[in-house]
Amino acid sequence: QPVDPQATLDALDQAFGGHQPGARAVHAKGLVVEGTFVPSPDAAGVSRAPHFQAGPTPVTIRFSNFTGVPTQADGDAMASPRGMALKFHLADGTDTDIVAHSVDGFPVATTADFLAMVQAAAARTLPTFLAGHPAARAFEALPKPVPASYAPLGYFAVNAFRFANAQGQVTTGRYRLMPEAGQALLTPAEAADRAADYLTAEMARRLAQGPARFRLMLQVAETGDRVDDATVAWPEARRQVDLGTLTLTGIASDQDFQQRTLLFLPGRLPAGIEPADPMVDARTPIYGASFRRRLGEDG
Ligand code: HEM
Repeated sequence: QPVDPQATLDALDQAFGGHQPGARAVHAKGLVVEGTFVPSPDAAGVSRAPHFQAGPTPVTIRFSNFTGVPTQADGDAMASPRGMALKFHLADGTDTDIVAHSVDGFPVATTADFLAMVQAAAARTLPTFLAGHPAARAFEALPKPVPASYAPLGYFAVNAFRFANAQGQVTTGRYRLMPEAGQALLTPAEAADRAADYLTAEMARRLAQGPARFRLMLQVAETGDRVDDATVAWPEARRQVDLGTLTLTGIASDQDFQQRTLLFLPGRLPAGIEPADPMVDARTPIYGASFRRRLGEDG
């Protein structure tokens, strides 16, 4: 049963201490970066989607901090998980998106449970909610490391998708974006020392020196793996297919306009990819409500 998008926005606003005009309800602070994607030789065997046949495809990427507070310091532990959203600009003029964050998991499996969790946080009864939801409790208990950069960090799209290649063969899997540079984390003391917007400054410095790269990997499901429950990570031993390389080339010059007008939807998909997890389509009206709200406001 679908949840009321406005109820979700209201609960997020309350949990984060109020809504900031023009801001996303969550992942409010971000940085838009430009890049390109080149598929691997194996990608077409997984899906007939256009960006997996040939490249390069231009990509707009938005990195973000977790909360709905656009002024939150980058070094704050509450700013994790970090977000990474990708928009592939396909040759036919349409787009397809991937929305990922820096943890291989999610606290809840449905938008209804998400609403209940955020409402509990807003009402300061989160411990009661967590006591009844072991997966959310485990997620909350994870360490919240502060990254040295948005680039040397792994990101996970968490929800499962079904892919079909030109022969009609189907593969079910979960995307992850793995940094070429490995992970780089700060100690709490280092994090406390950093300027509020150090992640933005770091990315500008990094990309001025040269591109940063990620591998787009697909973790492939085996029989019995839950495809409709993002709270359950699949074993690390699962086969992974390298779908291609994402190269970050520079910071977008029109940050304010892009921040305002970009809408990433995990269910925006070309032929050859479809959701396996119902949460994907359940997210769409909620993202849309947040988008319409912020577009109509003075940020
Ligand atoms: C119950 C499921 C979920 C709900 C209700 C939800 C809600 C939202 C909302 C309202 C936004 C703001 C949209 C906008 O204004 O453009 C958003 C953005 C975002 N969400 Fe979710 N989300 C859910 C699941 C997830 C999952 C599973 C992930 C990670 C894999 C995720 C990662 C993100 C990221 C990275 C953004 C920022 C996108 C951007 O840069 O524009 N969310 N989410």
